[in-house]
Amino acid sequence: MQTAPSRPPRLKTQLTLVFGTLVVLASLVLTWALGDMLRGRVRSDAGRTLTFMASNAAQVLAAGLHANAVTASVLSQRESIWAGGLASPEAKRVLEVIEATAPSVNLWVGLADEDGVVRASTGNRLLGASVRERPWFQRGADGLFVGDVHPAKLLATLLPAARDGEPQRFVDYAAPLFRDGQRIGVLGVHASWGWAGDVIDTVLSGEAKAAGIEIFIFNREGEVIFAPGGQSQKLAAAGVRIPTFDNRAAGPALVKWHDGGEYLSAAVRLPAQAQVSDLGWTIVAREPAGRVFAAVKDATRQVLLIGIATALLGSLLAGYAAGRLGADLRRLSRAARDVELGVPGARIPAAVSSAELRTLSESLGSMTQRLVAARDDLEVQVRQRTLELEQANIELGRQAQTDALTALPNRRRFDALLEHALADACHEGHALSALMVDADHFKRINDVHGHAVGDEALKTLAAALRARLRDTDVVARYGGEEFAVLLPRTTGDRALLVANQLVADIGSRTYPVYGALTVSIGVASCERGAVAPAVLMQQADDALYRAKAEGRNRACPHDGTGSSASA
Ligand SMILES: Nc1nc2c(ncn2[C@@H]2O[C@H](COP(=O)(O)OP(=O)(O)OP(=O)(O)O)[C@@H](O)[C@H]2O)c(=O)[nH]1
Repeated sequence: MQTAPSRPPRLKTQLTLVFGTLVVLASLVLTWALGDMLRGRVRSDAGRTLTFMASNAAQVLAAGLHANAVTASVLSQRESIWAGGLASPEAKRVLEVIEATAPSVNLWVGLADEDGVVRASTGNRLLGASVRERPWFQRGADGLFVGDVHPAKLLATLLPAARDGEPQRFVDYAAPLFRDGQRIGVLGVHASWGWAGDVIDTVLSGEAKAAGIEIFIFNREGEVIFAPGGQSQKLAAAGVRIPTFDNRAAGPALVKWHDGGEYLSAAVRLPAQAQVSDLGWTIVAREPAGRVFAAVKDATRQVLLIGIATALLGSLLAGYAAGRLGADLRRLSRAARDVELGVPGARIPAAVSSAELRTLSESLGSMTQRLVAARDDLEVQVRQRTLELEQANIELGRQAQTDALTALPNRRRFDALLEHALADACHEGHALSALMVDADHFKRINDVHGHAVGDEALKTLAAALRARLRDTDVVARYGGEEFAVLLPRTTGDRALLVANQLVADIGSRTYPVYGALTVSIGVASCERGAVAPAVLMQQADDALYRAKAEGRNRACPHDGTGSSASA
């Protein structure tokens, strides 16, 4: 079975879909491209900020380590201070000065003799205690020493917890003390590791903190030694190490941290100002990737929303334009159908949706008007030709039933009229009579005066017959010089009377050229049409034959009972 072809979608639907899809696709591409560009730019800016902060922190930390090391070194070499021994008031004052330079940092400053016994200290803490086994004492005896972060051992119970709540940890500075070129002991400074937190707190602006930026410090082995929020020792205990950068030299990178989060991270090596204070730290600043790219996300979402809104608006406008175009096209096709069907007054309307369609509609309009005018002309011509044809047919029909010479009905017409008259007579119960009229010795006229004169004689005879009879009587040329006459509502007697009058009238005239002309007439009648046409005419012909036989120029009835007369 053949299925009907599916109807294609409307122009308005097609344009709306195509336009909307295009704008949505364009918006997606634009959003992606813009997002990519913004991500790159934001990442670069944020990375620079992180690097800057990590560098700042690293420099301040390096400067602090160096400054403390230098202080310890310079003081240890001032033999005049230690000339009075380790427990002298002079030495004690120096310890207090060192503590006073940073009371919240330099928590313990002390002097140990060659045996490792503490001879003087701030707050007299550990006075008399042995520090022989402590690394700062052992390393400090050999020369200036800066010790990496470590938990408090002997001082753990003597000092309050750090400000962040964690147990105290120290960075140690130590240097040997000499008198007269002879080493007499070791100067030790235990600086609170809270110092690192203070440095980082200073480096990080409030804005940076609000943005979630944090700074971590990792030691030479990659172990965490400082983490924000008092998490340092907890993370260290958990074995947290510096996160893996794909390529640390390439600068800030998106890195996965121990907590599973992704952070934009920048790592800076501690820029040590002297070999002794180079503890090999790495300072890492990080910012959550979600926060770094939050603005990008917002911007791309806005662009996407604007794109979708534009697509909707564009689709609506495209739909409106296509609707106008479609309405014009529908009006044009309706008008074209009306023109095709010949609806009166149908014409192609002017399109309003676009200049091109208006030009098309105007061209179609003028073409249609010309076609309609041509069709109307053609129809007028066809009607005229048809009328002429009908008239020609009527004329042809008339000619087919008319005798050309006398303009009387011919025999064919007479036969039809006879049948009709007989039917009438039958229907109405009237009498009907027929005459058969024949020119006498007509051959002579032809022979003597020529055929043309004979024709004139026949026309004269026809006119005479027509002039003498009623309008309701029928006069026809029956053939040659013979004429047939029908007299409706006429009895045989009356018909014989009329025939005699005709014989007398025609025979009494004098005609030009041929002089005299007579006729013989046979008369036949019937009552109520009770006879066949051929029979009636045969009877008239028989009567004519008798009139000829009886001497011509007379009328004879068929049954012979009527009087036969001669003019
Ligand atoms: N000029 C002319 N002659 C015709 C026409 N029709 C018939 N005739 C002539 O009529 C003549 C008839 O001659 P006939 O039949 O001998 O009859 P008639 O001479 O009239 O003699 P009767 O009838 O016996 O009195 C012929 O010469 C025909 O040629 C016609 O249309 N024009």
